[in-house]
Amino acid sequence: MTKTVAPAPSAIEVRGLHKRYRDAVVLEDVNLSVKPGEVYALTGPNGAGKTTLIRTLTGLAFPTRGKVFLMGRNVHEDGPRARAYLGAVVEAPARFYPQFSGTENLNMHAQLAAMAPNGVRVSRDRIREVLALLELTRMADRKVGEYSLGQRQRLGVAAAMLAEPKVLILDEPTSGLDPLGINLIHRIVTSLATSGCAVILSTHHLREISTYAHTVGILTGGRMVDHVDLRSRQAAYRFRVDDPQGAAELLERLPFVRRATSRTPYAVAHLGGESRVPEALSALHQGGIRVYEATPDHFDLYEYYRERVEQA
Ligand SMILES: Nc1ncnc2c1ncn2[C@@H]1O[C@H](COP(=O)(O)OP(=O)(O)OP(=O)(O)O)[C@@H](O)[C@H]1O
Repeated sequence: MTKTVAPAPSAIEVRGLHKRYRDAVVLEDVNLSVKPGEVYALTGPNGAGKTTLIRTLTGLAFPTRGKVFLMGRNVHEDGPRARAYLGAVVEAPARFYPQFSGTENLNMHAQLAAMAPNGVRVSRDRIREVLALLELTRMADRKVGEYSLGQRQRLGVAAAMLAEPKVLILDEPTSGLDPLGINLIHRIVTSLATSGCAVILSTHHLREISTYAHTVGILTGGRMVDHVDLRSRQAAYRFRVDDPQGAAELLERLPFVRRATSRTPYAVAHLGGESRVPEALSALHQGGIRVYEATPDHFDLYEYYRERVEQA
C-alpha cells in the first residue's frame, strides 16, 4: 500500500487574484503559495505589479477578484485575525514618527501588536533584541528623523519582526542599503525562515536572492509567468558526453535522478546532491557512454529571468 503524505499547509495562499484600477488591469489571475520556512522572492520589471501584489497580500489593497489567505485566514474578510500572524514592510522605508526615537517607535508598534485580536505582548527585552539584530543599538535612543535611509529601512524590518510573525512580507527590503546592510537582511530573513516563518519579499536583486531564496516568482504585466524552484535547479550536474540524448535517457531511469535533459554536448541531470555523481558516472560508463567532463550546472537566474521576461 502506498503511503500518501499530506502536503504541509501553506502559510500564504493566493488564489485567482485579479486587480484593476479603473480600466487598467494590474494583476491577472495570480496564484501562489508559500510554505512555513520558505523564502519566496517576487521579481519582475518596473510596473509589473509587485507592490500592488504585496499591498493586496497584506490587506492594504483589495482585489477585484480572488482570495488571499494568511495562515488559513482570509486577509480581506478576517483581516485583524489574519494580520495577527503578519509582520510587513510595504513601503520602503517604513513610516515612523521622526520626533521619537527608534526604541519609542518600536514601543508604539509593540502596543499596537498587543491590541490586535490574538495579539502578542512584546517585552522591552524583545525590542532591545531586534534593535541589536538589525545593528541599531547605537541609534536606539536617537530620533528617527536623524536616521539615514538605510537605518530607517533596517528599523522597518525590526518593527516587522518584533512580534515574532509567522508570515513576513517585505517590499524591496534591501533598497537603499549598503552591501553589509543587504547581507544583514539576507541573514535575518534566512534565520527567520529556518525557525519556520514564511517570507515573501519583492526585489530586483536577482544574483543575491539566488543565494538564499527557495522560490522565485516572476511577475510581468500583472501575470505570474513562472515560479522557479531554486533548490531543484541548483542540484543539477552536467555531463559532456558523446551521446547527450542517450545519456539523458539513461540518467532519467536512475532512481535518484529527478529529471534529465540533453543540451548538446551535455546531458543535464538533477541528482539531488554531489554524492550521486560517482553513481551517475558509473551508470553512464556501464551504458557504453563516454564521459569527458562532469561539473555542477550553475543556474543563472539573471539569464533565465531575461529570457522569461522577453518571451512574455
Ligand atoms: N493607485 C493606483 N492607481 C492606478 N494605477 C496604479 C495605482 N497603483 C499602481 N498602479 C499601476 O499599476 C501598475 C503596477 O504598479 P506597481 O507599483 O505594483 O509595480 P511594481 O512592479 O511594484 O513596480 P516597481 O518595480 O517600479 O516598483 C503600474 O502600471 C502602475 O502605474
